[in-house]
Amino acid sequence: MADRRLIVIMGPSGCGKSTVARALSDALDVPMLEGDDYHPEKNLAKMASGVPLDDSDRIGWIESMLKSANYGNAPVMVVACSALTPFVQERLSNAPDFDVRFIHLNVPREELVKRMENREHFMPVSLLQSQLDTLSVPDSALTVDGLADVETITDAIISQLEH
Ligand SMILES: Nc1ncnc2c1ncn2[C@@H]1O[C@H](COP(=O)(O)OP(=O)(O)O)[C@@H](O)[C@H]1O
Ligand SMILES: O=C(O)[C@H](O)[C@@H](O)[C@H](O)[C@H](O)COP(=O)(O)O
Repeated sequence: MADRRLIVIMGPSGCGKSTVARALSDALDVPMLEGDDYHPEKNLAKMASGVPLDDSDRIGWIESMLKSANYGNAPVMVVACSALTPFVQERLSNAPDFDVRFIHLNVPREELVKRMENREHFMPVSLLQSQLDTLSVPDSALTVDGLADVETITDAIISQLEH
């Protein structure tokens, strides 16, 4: 088993990845990587224009995020990354040196719409359905109720990770 741990907070747009990853990294006092920061300009433009990414668009994004994860030596890191497809999940899981745990935030569609409508972000609400259609939750993922408040979600993740 690898000696470094990557905790990947996954799920569709608006499920709370960035918010929960930040809270978890604060609670654990470990670094956080924001997946959105690693998209090449062409991915951002594609999503902003209402066209979903495919796995060929995701390769460079994931590689660049993993490069950043590799750069530091933190034993534990939290990553906010949609990780919708088996391709992305496998790439993350196969990252040398890392033991990867997927945490899936489960939030109903109506709430996702509300959250997306109430934030400033490059991801248009029109792409939500494609996100939901594309999402494949790995069997190994820990699914938590993303409707709970952030502190409750964070506590639930920490207690499950300890098992
Ligand atoms: N547990 C929660 N309860 C209520 N609102 C939340 C919760 N988590 C996130 N939000 C809000 O929902 C919106 C989307 O959250 P965000 O973290 O950006 O999601 P994602 O990174 O998955 O797209 C933000 O406005 C955020 O403040
Ligand atoms: O929180 C979000 O709105 C999304 O997670 C977004 O920030 C993410 O970068 C894209 O979802 C990546 O594209 P895919 O999810 O299609 O891989």
